[in-house]
Amino acid sequence: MSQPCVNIGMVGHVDHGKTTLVKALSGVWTDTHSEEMKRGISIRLGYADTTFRKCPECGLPGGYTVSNKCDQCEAETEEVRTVSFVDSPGHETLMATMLSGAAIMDGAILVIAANEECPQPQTKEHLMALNIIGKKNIVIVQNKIDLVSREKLIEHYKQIKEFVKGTVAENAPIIPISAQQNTNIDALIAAVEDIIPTPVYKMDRPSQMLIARSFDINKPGAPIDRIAGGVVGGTLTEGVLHADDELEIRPGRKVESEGTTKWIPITTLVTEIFAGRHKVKEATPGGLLAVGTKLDPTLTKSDTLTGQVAGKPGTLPPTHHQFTLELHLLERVVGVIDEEDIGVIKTSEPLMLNVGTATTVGVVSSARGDVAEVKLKRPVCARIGSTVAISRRIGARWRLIGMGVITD
Ligand SMILES: Nc1nc2c(ncn2[C@@H]2O[C@H](COP(=O)(O)OP(=O)(O)OP(=O)(O)O)[C@@H](O)[C@H]2O)c(=O)[nH]1
Repeated sequence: MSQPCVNIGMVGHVDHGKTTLVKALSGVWTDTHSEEMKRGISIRLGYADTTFRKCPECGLPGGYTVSNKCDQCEAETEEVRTVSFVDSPGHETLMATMLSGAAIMDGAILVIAANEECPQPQTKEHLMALNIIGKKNIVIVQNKIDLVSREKLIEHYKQIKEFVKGTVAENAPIIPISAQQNTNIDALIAAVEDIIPTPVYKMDRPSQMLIARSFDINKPGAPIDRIAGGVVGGTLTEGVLHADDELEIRPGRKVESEGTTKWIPITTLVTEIFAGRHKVKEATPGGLLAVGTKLDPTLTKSDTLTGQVAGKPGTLPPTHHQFTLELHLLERVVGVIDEEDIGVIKTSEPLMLNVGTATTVGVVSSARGDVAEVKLKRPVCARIGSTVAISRRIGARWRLIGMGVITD
């Protein structure tokens, strides 16, 4: 398997079949944590890689597959490209996790179950999240077609068309599939090849990686099991990372001393890099990496470093303890039955903010029209001009209410 070159998100309402579809495409069942297995839902982000292949003999889309032999004529297939999947949880309480995953998606497959009315609340909320953070390359799948009649399927297709009108997915292809029965997976791969290209990366810049997971060693769910120090997992957004590079991680480590809290950047050495299930000497952007470091594993265990940024020392974006946001709010709350008006952001209001893979809570210190200043409970490392997804606490849940751009 080559190094993955693109991250494809699986998004959509709970139980609509995202993890089953990742399994159909990659052979990997990403729900491996005991709590996920017990409850039957995804809780964390899941990752899996696969290589899309094509039959040199058969016409498209029939020629696309993930196996070495063509499903139709049994000819040897040729490699097209290796991709990484980022499997989001669909449960309404896990939007922060979905948003953190969305930051590293180059495009997404919106999974909609054909045996339920469309849209379901998180079908809407996940599409809105992609809309807000500017992810435009979307393929829609109408899953579980084995459970509905042809007439119902056509009716459901019309519901999807109506729902996506005016959104970023208005012209997205809609592919009917059964992830469980492996039906029409070739047509889905053809659509992904058409709609989600490999991005053009800036390889000549210093390396920069968004951390989406971190582990100590040999834990269930870790993508690898042979690395000696702490492991960070995520995606390189630019530059090239080498197996013996120095690495800086920001904001870094929280240190309390004499009643004050400081965040100190961490520096370490890269010891090993795994990409596409292989150990590699250097990694380029796109796809998901697991990076072994010389860090004490207690610093990386249980996703402690998720949301931080790693890269060449001295080149990372600034750490913000507060920032000014130019606001772009939605009109109404999505993802709930009663879609109340959002109105304005008020001083002293707490907000959940997703910046890259980081999730933090901030309190609004001043708000005037389309501008808000926010003090963060936990700092974030981000460039001026970065996009921030903004959620407000409504009832017991954080609900997406819009986006902001960091201006200061
Ligand atoms: N009949 C049928 N069942 C399916 C299909 N795809 C998924 N399922 C079933 O739907 C249920 C939920 O599937 P998952 O893949 O866990 O759904 P999910 O969207 O990943 O769920 P969350 O990650 O928790 O949001 C499981 O029982 C699957 O076996 C399909 O194409 N046909």
